[in-house]
Amino acid sequence: MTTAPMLETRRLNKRFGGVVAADNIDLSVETGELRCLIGPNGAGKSTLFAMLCGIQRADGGQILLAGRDVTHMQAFQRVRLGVGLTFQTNRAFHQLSVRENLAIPRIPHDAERRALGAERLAVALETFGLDPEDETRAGELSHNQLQWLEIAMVLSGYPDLILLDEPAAGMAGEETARTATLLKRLNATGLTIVVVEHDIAFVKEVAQSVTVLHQGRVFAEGPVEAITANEEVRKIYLGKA
Ligand SMILES: Nc1ncnc2c1ncn2[C@@H]1O[C@H](COP(=O)(O)OP(=O)(O)OP(=O)(O)O)[C@@H](O)[C@H]1O
Repeated sequence: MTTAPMLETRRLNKRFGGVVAADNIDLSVETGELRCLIGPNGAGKSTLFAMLCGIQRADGGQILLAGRDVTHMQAFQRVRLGVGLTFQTNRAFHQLSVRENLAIPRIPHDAERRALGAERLAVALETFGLDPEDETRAGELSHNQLQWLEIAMVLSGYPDLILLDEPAAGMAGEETARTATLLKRLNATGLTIVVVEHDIAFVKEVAQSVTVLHQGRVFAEGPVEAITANEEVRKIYLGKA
């Protein structure tokens, strides 16, 4: 028996007026993969991400999570099924403390799942130097710390899959490196990770496999080394294809 991919899209479509933002996108991410979605400006990354999260409705096609059709489910229903989401805007509740923000999600009944989730959260807190008992209000944190808190919050929901939108946006070198380290450490625990990313250096650092979007389509897909060496991919980044 073959296992269904952790995340799959089938002929996913989205239009905005005359613009085809997603053109029959077929995507398949296996359990335990760390996949980066890249592409030049306007390629359709944000649109695809928003459809995967359940924020944007697809015009056609399907989204499956571990074989289950979630196309018509809302974001919160997908979160309940084990998807951890981050958005470009920080979601931490600024009036609450770090400790209170991390205590929001529900704790799963399943002991094995709980233990693995707790381990992943501990790895994140350690990598980021966040204290789960910290009473500092989130609104007082620095940009980096707030972004890290948000990733920790996602993990505190015990997800099987996390979808991250530019997790290192606005970070300097050392913080970006820490974020990359975390993604690799989390992935080593078996967590499936899908990252939308602009920063090719970051992609080279973390990804195993990369999907390149261009004009709403899957333009290229494969191991990170092959994709970053691909002449056609380089051209679309330079606006020549
Ligand atoms: N709400 C919207 N209304 C109209 N057009 C939209 C909307 N959202 C996206 N588009 C268009 O759909 C296409 C894909 O946009 P999208 O933002 O998904 O690309 P992207 O790869 O995320 O780009 P960027 O890297 O610049 O964020 C673009 O042509 C964009 O102008």
